[in-house]
Amino acid sequence: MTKEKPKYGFMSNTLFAVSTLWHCDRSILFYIFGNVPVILLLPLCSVYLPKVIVSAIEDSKAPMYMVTGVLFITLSMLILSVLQQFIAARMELHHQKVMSYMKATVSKKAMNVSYEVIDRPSTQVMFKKVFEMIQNGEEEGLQAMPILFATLLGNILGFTVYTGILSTLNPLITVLIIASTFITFFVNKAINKWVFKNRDNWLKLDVKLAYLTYKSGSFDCAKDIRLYHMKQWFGDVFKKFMAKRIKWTVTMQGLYYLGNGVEALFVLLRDGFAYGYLIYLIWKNTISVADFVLYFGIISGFSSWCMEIIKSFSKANKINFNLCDIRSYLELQEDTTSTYENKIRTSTLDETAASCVASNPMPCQIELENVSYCYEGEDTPTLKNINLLIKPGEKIAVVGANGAGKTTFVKLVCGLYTPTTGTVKVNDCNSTAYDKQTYYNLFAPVFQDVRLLPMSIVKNITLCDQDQVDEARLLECLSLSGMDEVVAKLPDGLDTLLVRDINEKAIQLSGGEQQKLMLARALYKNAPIMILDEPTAALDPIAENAMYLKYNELTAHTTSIFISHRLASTRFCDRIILIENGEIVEIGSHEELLALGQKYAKMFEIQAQYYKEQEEEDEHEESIC
Ligand SMILES: Nc1ncnc2c1ncn2[C@@H]1O[C@H](COP(=O)(O)OP(=O)(O)OP(=O)(O)O)[C@@H](O)[C@H]1O
Repeated sequence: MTKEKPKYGFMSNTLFAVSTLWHCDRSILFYIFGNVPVILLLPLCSVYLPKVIVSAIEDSKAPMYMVTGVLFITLSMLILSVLQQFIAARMELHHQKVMSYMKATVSKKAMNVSYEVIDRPSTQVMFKKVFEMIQNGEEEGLQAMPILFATLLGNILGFTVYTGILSTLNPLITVLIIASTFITFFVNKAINKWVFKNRDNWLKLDVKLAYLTYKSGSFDCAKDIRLYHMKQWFGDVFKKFMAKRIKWTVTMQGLYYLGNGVEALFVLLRDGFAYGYLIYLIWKNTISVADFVLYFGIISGFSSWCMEIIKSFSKANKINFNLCDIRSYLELQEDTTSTYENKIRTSTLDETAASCVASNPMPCQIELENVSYCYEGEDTPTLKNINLLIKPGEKIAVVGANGAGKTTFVKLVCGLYTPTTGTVKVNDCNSTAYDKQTYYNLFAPVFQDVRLLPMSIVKNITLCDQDQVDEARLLECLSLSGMDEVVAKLPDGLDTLLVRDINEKAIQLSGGEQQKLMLARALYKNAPIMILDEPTAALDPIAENAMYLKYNELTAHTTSIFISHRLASTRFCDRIILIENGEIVEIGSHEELLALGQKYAKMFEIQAQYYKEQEEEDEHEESIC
């Protein structure tokens, strides 16, 4: 993601940072720039204070003169310090505010981004990187840019004032300080460049390490870790990645040490020469002791102004890259309208799509024309040239070996993936012409991987507030899904909380119970297309059989796509499609495919054989009893 050349210019990123901060918390900008006088005046006061004292003693001035001067400067310093503390405290609060705002923005983005994009490992790395920048906003994120400007302004003003004072001494000293500072800057710049070029390497490792840390303590892996002795694996992999991570850290630290060493060396040479020159001047009586004290302070202050200015430029580069990353993340393709070429085209198509749904809301027709899909980074497409017309209300079963492409097929139909080539049409309208939310509303899927939310059972099913729940529909869905029996056993019934990681009082549903809950959620959604991806995989035979018997009722008024490895379950579907290596190789009703005597028939024969053997075994056991 981060290339040698930033995606956006410095000015463009500065405008972005300022306008975003202005939008989320404009007062932070006033505090940031309110710090400029403090940056300039506080060091100036501390340089002038000893000069005033020494000068008063040297010139035998009246005590009042010295007291007034000292009082004025110390009072100014006190006011500036109080102001500095106040600004720092206020900034702390406002950084929190900006961080919360940005975290909410980034999380919202993650939820809006198209499924295809969030599915990519590169997006996960990007998300982590951006989240870290936001967490440390004053150093790396949005606030860093105006802070840099304010600091730079303060430093340039300080540099100008000190240059003016130093020019009365010897311009060579000024040139020497600037030159040595430049050398250290370029060394540090080269180091930072290396860091930016390589940081994706350790960020990828950080993602892996975070995954391992999370999974080793998470409930969903707890069983496997214990029963399959995964502790060893976790430990080994953690060690392996940690060793690589440490290697990067050591290399980086080594480079930073080198930079610091070069800097220290040049500071020594520069200050040694400058102070030596001052001692020479005082020895020659060319300057007074008071001036010596002043120049002494000015020289060390001047080099730090130079260094800060130069560091600001180097830091600006880093912040510029960071802002590029944040902007690139915020510009990731969203689900809503970003897939379309322009707004006008989108709105026209949206109207067409809306009319398609409105004219024929339930059930829907689905048509796939020459659809192929290739995952990012893969050479060959997972689905190839799929042509299929699913009539309104038709019940389709999708079968095939593991990895054949069944889930990819339903994800394409659902609009989670966009075909690499070809089109998916619902009610004669291209899926990309719909507003994404309208399109998602057409589907009620039950996927293989169950994800419950830390809320009550009723909310997990209806996904709405209590007062908006359609009680009659809820009861019907509970009964159809078999969830009513589960709920009846729970003391808190539908109000029972789920997900133990978050809710202490939550219960743990079994795999089959979770699957029933997911089915109830899909039914409650009442969408025109039902997608059931292995919905009975975790159900007991009675529950599975009950679901098959109710299948027509479950999918009444809907077009349905049912994925299953149990071919007995496909008999009540109107048509079966058999996918092999991403292609539809057979299509027809159960009887038609059996009559065809090809792959489906063979697969069915193998499964039927198993069931027959099972039945014979059961009969044998019964006769013995
Ligand atoms: N996000 C992904 N990125 C890259 N490849 C993927 C991704 N998801 C799935 N695949 C690959 O696509 C192929 C088809 O996967 P898919 O999940 O569609 O198969 P399936 O028929 O549903 O399998 P199963 O019966 O095991 O559920 C597999 O080879 C899988 O490795």
